[in-house]
Amino acid sequence: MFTLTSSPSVACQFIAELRDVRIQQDSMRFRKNMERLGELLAYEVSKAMRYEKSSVTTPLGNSETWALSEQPVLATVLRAGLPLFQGFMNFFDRAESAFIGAYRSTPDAQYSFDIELNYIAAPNLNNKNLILIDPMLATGKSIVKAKQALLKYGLPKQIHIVAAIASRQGVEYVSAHLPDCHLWVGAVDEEMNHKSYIVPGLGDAGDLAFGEKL
Ligand SMILES: O=P(O)(O)OC[C@H]1O[C@H](OP(=O)(O)OP(=O)(O)O)[C@H](O)[C@@H]1O
Ligand SMILES: O=c1cc[nH]c(=O)[nH]1
Ligand SMILES: [Mg+2]
Repeated sequence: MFTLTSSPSVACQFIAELRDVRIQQDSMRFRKNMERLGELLAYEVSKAMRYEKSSVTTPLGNSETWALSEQPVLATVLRAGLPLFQGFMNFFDRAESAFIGAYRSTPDAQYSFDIELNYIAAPNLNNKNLILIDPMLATGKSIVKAKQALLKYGLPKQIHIVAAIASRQGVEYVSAHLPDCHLWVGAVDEEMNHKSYIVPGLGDAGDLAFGEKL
C-alpha cells in the first residue's frame, strides 16, 4: 500500500483542510481540495504505469522523452467519488471512464448494512489498467462490490484502488478480498464508529461535496 502522507508534503495540508469542520462549511473548497488530492494521487499512480520512449520536436530540435504506453480506465463510485475522480481526469487526458452507483441501503444500521449497486456504465475492461477511485474506504464493502461488478466488463491486467482516507479495517478487508489490487491512499485512520464512519475521518464525503441526501 502507498500512503501519500507517510512523509510531510502539501498533501497533509489538503487532507487537514478536508477534515477541518470550519473549512468544510465551504463546499467548493472541499471539492477543490479533494480534486487536488486526486491530482497528487494520480501523479503517484502514474509512476506505476508503463511508458515508451518518444520524441518531441521543439522549434530548435528534438527532445527525447517518455509517453504513456496506454491510457488507464478511470472508475468512480457515485456520488462522493466525483471530485477525487476529477483530479485523475485532469492528469490522464484521454482515459475512458466507468461509473458505479452505490449506496448503503440501511445507512443507520449499527455495524452491519448492505451495499446496493443500482447503476453501472463501463467500457470494455479487458487487458486495461483500471483505477478505481472512491474517497472513503470505511468497511471496504462498497469498493469490493464495485470491483466485482466491473469484472462483467472484462478482465483488467492491473487494478489500482485509490482512496483519500481509509480505515485500518477497510485496508485489511480490501487486502483480504482483493489481494491482486494495488492500494493507494491519502491517509489511514485507526478507527470507525458504530455507523462504520471513519474516525477521525472527515464525516460524510458525499454530503460535504454535494449536500445532505434526503
Ligand atoms: O467502505 P464502505 O463502508 O463501503 O463505505 C464507503 C462508501 O461510503 C461513501 O459513499 P456513501 O455510501 O456515503 O454514498 P454517497 O456518495 O452518496 O454519499 C464512500 O464514497 C464510499 O463509496
Ligand atoms: O467515514 C465515512 C464512511 C463512509 N462514507 C463517508 O463519506 N465517510
Ligand atoms: Mg455519503
